[in-house]
Amino acid sequence: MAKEPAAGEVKNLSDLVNHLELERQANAENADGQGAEGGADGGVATGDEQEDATTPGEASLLTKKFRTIIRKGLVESKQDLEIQRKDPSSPLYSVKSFDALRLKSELLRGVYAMGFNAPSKIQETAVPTLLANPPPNLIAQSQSGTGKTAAFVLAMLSRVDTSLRHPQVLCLSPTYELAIQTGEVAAKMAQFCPDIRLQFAVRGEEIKRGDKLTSHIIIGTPGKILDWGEKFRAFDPKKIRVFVLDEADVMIATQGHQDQCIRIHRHLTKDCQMMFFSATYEKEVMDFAEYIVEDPTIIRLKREQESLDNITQYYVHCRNQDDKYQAIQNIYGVITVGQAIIFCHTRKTAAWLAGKMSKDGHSVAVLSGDLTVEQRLAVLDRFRNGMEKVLITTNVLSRGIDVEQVTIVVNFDMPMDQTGGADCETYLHRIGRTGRFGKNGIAINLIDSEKSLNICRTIEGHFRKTIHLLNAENVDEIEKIGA
Ligand SMILES: Nc1ncnc2c1ncn2[C@@H]1O[C@H](COP(=O)(O)OP(=O)(O)OP(=O)(O)O)[C@@H](O)[C@H]1O
Repeated sequence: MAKEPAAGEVKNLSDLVNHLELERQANAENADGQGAEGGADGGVATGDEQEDATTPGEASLLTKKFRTIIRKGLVESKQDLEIQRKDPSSPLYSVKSFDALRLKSELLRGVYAMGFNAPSKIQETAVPTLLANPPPNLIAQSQSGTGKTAAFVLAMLSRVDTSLRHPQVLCLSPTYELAIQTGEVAAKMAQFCPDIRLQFAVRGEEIKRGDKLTSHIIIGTPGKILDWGEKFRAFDPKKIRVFVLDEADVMIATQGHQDQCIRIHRHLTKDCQMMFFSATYEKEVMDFAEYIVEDPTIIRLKREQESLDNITQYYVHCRNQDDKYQAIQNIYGVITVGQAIIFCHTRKTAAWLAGKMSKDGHSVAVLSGDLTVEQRLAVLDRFRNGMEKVLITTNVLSRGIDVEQVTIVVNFDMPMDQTGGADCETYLHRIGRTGRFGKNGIAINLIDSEKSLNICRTIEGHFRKTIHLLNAENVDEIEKIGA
């Protein structure tokens, strides 16, 4: 793994906000008109270099209006802003096709070549916002599987000026796999833009001291990007025009990532465009994001519970672990399962389950934290290509990973937080591995104790979505879920 910087003495987000506020005040006293702290020399990219990819016309008008609405929402209530695509009074109402997003023609070709016909809500709202000038900062939230990756990738690619031969975009992902997945999406979208150059900054990618990167976009994990920027000085952070945080909530809430992201952020100039994307934001995390992102536009599409609309959730009463296994067997015996992901609490359970399922003739892969990142990627690739039908994993996989054909997610063990209570956010991310992009999905929770039943009930209450009881010994009942 990439090295983590010294974490410092900051313990939590509120401490950190206070800490940064003090720093900011100190800097304001010292630095007169120098921009953000942290860098010795100015070197701020000027607006002269602005590429021509953006669309001042419709997009910026739209955005202005849109931003005003958001501001109002924030000032008046500080509550979530819901954007209703169906609401004719919404300034976003008229944007219906990718053509209307006024992307460069090469990018448009890339989008269509990927089989995308129409943008999703997050795409049609975020892309025009991100392409406006001057580039606004954005904090965006939209449910799992709704196409956030394409939204920020399109914006990243649009912002690149290929006449310049240095990194202009940093895209940070929490894990190796996600960085690779994002890079793959970017490469596909940019397939008709041969001049745009992408580079991964992940484990396994090595550079030498003195190397200067010439790629336009760097996609990687925070530790590696920080290393390349701070230690190797392989790129000039002052020339970065776009900074993307994917899975922004985990980046902010996880201590190691948070420290690294903040350190990278500090080296950037004030006019670097910030793009934060996530499916979920706890309030504290959102407060923090709003704090570090100057003057952000905030898009929140739908509330969490609605993201479960196309996923039918069940729970099955089981007596013990063997009984849970039997429930899975029964389900497989009755309905045709495309591909499934099964989440276990520990590696040990994952290995046990994999052994049993393999013995019973299932093609099973296991993805857990003890594999090297390369091995994990290989497992995922095989699963994506349909070589295995069942992927058994722990929480390592709950976020972001996109396998279109997953029809069932099974919680062999319910997601728990550190105190043993329900981890609703992880639940949402886990079951969001199915039901991607409007497809239907099924989530099955195997319950073998009072404690796991309580977790299930808490999750049901939290999302206000019924989790139906399923009798896994009743063939008729099982048949119905497959319908
Ligand atoms: N406009 C579109 N038309 C059709 N399919 C799309 C479109 N946009 C994205 N997709 C597909 O939808 C799936 C989900 O997209 P993506 O992984 O970007 O979702 P996400 O919002 O980032 O999810 P998560 O929060 O889980 O990371 C992908 O398979 C992607 O190829």
